[in-house]
Amino acid sequence: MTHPVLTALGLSEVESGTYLGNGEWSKTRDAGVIEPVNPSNGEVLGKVHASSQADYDLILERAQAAFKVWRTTPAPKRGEAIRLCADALRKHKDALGSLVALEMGKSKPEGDGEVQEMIDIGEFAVGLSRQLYGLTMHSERPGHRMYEQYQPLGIVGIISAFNFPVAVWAWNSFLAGVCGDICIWKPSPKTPLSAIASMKICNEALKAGGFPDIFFLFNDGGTELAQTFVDDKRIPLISFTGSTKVGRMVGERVARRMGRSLLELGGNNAIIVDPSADLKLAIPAIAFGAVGTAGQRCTTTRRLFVHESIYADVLAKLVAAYKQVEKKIGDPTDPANLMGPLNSSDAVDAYLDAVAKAQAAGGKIETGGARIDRPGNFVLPTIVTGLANSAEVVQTETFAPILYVMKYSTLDEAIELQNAVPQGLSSSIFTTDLRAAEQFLSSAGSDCGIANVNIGTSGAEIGGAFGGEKDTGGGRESGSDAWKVYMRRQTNTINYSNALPLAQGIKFDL
Ligand SMILES: NC(=O)c1ccc[n+]([C@@H]2O[C@H](COP(=O)([O-])OP(=O)(O)OC[C@H]3O[C@@H](n4cnc5c(N)ncnc54)[C@H](O)[C@@H]3O)[C@@H](O)[C@H]2O)c1
Repeated sequence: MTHPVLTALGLSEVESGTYLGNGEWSKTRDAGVIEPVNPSNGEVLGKVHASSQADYDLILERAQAAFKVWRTTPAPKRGEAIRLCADALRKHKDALGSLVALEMGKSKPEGDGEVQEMIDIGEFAVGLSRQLYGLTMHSERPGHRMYEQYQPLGIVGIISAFNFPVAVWAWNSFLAGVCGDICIWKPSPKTPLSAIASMKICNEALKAGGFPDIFFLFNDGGTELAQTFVDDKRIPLISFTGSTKVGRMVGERVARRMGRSLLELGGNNAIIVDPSADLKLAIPAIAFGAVGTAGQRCTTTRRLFVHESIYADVLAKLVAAYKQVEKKIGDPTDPANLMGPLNSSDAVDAYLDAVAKAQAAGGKIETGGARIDRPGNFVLPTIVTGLANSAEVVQTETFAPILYVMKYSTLDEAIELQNAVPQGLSSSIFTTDLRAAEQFLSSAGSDCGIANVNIGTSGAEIGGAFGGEKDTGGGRESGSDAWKVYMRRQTNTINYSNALPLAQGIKFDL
């Protein structure tokens, strides 16, 4: 029987994973079947027919043709198209939020929150469509005008991770859409239904508004088509969200063909709690950051540095908070639950492996450390103490709710430790000491793309540019001027004089 959450979104148990444009979903039935599983009980939620090479070729052909039209559509009109998508998402927020919770395993409020992020970035994009500003410069030559402008880039390829199955697409495609680009999306094989539902909602809204196709979708049964996508010279930008391991390969391959890549990869985020911290703020922020989405956010808090003078108190309070969370682990579609399952049984294995490695390295499990004996991929949120920041398991991003708590003596030491990991995504300090806050935010402070004071590491607003340094990949997406990556930058000089002065006063007598 089709799950009621699918029915509410007009999806059936068997779906095509390929949107070809022109209102057509592919009829390909021989390129493999993807079977997304409900992580709460192991049941198969539906069947998605994977895309073939022929589907891919047709999408590329249609996307190239679509770009020729879309790039000449005025940007504010493109903004109107995205406004319709955001409106349609608002209408379907509850149902799509439930599907995200069902298929990915995050809690219902987090699923709804993810759809809200799509709506928010849609609204941001509408405003942006009238603000794709270039600069005007003063030319050194008389009778000349010089300026720069941003032009549509072309086709944007979006490869997304399972943990944000819909928002990451919107962050990219809504900005790219107002920038005049055409987007092709390859979602995670773990969450194809959320992708299909988002695509249907937005494409129907575009069609009803009289707009052409600007969003295409394909689903890859393995990784063959995804690699073809990465290597395709017709795609000037690949926006990749996922693990550092795959992202490194994607970045290298795109660079080899002189393409542009936007990489949003793994994090190993830390919070510093200094002696002046307001623990009423710090404890819930740490617990939410470490346990929210069952530790499956790129911005999840994985390391905690606590000043030695308050270490015992903070640890006791945190363990108590975790015991509260333990009472609210369960079906993520039930809004009463704070924590759902891990997304796959592989993730449970990785969690158990990390717990075993932590113990083998001398770590103490303060709470958690085991899977929960019930159907689905449920595990206990875990706190580990007694390990050095340099321990291999602490240096590694295990995509699960494991928090390593460590002591420090001086702020210099804490900042150095927080920066001493390969990744550089998100970071925070809890302090009421102005000097400590400013030191943390200074050029000698946190080396991450996101650095916060008195809020946790997870849960970014769409208004700021999102992304991280080092092994996190260096990309920025979402707000601020992240839109520039989706455009081609051009410097223009116009000579309106009747002379031809050369730059730097050079003479070329003919
Ligand atoms: N920095 C961020 O913004 C951000 C956001 C969300 C997730 N993440 C990271 O994503 C990871 C979790 O997601 P995941 O398990 O889905 O990651 P993953 O790297 O396993 O998969 C990500 C995507 O890459 C695709 N893929 C796999 N092999 C490929 C190949 N050879 N060529 C092209 N594409 C390929 C997958 O099908 C999927 O769509 C974590 O490391 C997390 O930190 C980062």
